[in-house]
Amino acid sequence: MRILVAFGRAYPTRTALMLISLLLAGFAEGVGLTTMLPLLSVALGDQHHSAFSLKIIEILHQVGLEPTVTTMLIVIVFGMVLSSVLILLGNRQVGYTVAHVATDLRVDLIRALLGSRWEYYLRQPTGALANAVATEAYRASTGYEHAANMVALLIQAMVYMVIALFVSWQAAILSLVLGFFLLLALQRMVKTSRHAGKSQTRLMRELLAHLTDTLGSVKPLKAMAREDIADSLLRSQAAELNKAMEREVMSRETLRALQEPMLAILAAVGLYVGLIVWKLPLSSVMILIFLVVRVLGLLHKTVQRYHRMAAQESAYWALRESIDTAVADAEPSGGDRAPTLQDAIAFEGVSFSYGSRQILDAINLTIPAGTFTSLIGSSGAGKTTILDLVCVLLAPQSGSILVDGVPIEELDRQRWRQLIGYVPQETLLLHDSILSNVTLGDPALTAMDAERALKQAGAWEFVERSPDGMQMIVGERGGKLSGGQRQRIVIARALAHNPRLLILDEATSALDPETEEAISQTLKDLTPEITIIAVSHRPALINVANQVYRLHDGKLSRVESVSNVDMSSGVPIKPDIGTLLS
Ligand SMILES: Nc1ncnc2c1ncn2[C@@H]1O[C@H](COP(=O)(O)OP(=O)(O)OP(=O)(O)O)[C@@H](O)[C@H]1O
Repeated sequence: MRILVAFGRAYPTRTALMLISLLLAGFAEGVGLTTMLPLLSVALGDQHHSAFSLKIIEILHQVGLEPTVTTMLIVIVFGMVLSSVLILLGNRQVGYTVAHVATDLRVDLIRALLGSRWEYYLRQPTGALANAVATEAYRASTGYEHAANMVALLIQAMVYMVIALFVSWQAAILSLVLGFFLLLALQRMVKTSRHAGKSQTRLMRELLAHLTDTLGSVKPLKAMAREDIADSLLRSQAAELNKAMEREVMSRETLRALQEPMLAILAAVGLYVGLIVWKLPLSSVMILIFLVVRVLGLLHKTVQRYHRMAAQESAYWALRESIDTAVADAEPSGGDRAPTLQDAIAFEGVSFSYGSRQILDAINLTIPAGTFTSLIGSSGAGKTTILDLVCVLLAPQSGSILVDGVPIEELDRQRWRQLIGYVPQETLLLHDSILSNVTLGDPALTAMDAERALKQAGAWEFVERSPDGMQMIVGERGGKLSGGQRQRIVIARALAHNPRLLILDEATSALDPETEEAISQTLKDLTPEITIIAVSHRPALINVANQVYRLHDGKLSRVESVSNVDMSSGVPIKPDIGTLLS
């Protein structure tokens, strides 16, 4: 029930509309052919009119119509059409609300994640997020639908109970007592479903997180014939999930199967007690049984909805928790100063640690605007960390980073990042065209921008050779392209929006020396219009640099001459060459 309260608070109007629609549809469903056909008896001259028939005759007289067979048939057809329209409108309202709620949950989660701190985001398994967006949002919204249906059915049951009270107080009391025992007896099944639902939510997250990781590294797995390990793990997770689903299906179907026999037994017992024990006339007993069966039927449906809500509800709470924790770990809002990059980016005594592990120890670094700066250092030294600090993805524990003399945290963060073109170590392409991979769907970027960027990145030659040109689909993760081609497309992506600062993190590692040299030169030619910071172990990007810095043991030092430096570690081969300036 908490789920309905939560949604009711978030969507008061929609929830009220949904409940009204469900009630209207529920009562319209009650107006079946069996309810309408007795009207025909009016036309056929039956003298024993029910109150309902008399009302209809009165209305017909008021509008100047005689209750003939034709008129009554028209009334019956009209009544049926009206009830169908009400059911359609009611169900449409429910469907729209459920779809709307699922979409809102998805958007909320995506927004919360994209707005969270970088370190928080890194801790989230991608598969679990994909699962949350795809299945949990859907399950949560159907949980809401079941909860609303449950309330609507309960209201209907109560309305029939009140009618029963007026027609026969014995029927009302009997319904109440039997209904209470019915709910008590079925409580156990609801518990099973709730547990099974919770297990499903957890297992589905684990399975999808694992599946995403496996699919992301299928090539090495296949190449090393290790896919069977991944396969058996996935199969055992899928089998566990299956068991949880079976448990839920079993209790759901048992509940459904119980309905008819249970109502039949009640009718039989009612008939026996009414006719034999109480010796009531058959007509009174029939009314009594009709009301009791109707109320209990509705109560049973209420339990069925409750049961299904219990199975789905856990998805909502899991999703809510993901959204709330991401919101709690939101990126602190930046300042409001307009960013420029005309002078320099300066690190002044910057220290940074991941937990207790110090990566940068009071480093000083000046990157003059319009220059090409290379960072070298052994693997794990902290080069990417420096780039992340420039992008304000991380914040230093001490020291300051200034952009044109302004502390970086005082800059309007979005606008600062819009000035950056970033090429990460991993070249992840979308399963889409080259054009979309370069523009990332940004409507402000044209095919001309993409072409210019592809030329700057040295990618135009192979794009032009392809029969589909920029419309060529690159395959899953760019699988139809070579590693070097993928890298050039990612460089083009970083250049498409004309950044003021280009950040390259091992951006040319997959290129052959000749292509790398050519691209390094083209990139160098982009200065002084743009500022470039490149992390690299490769000679080409270092040779074109105006300044080279080496990171070692958390300290940063300037390398005066790079000719005798071991490029992989940044360590000078001869101590006298490559004088290090701090
Ligand atoms: N999110 C993180 N949480 C904890 N430790 C991290 C995190 N990211 C990186 N590290 C650690 O910080 C150190 C510096 O990482 P960084 O990625 O900056 O190194 P790098 O010099 O760029 O290495 P490489 O050349 O191999 O890419 C590494 O030892 C790494 O294990």
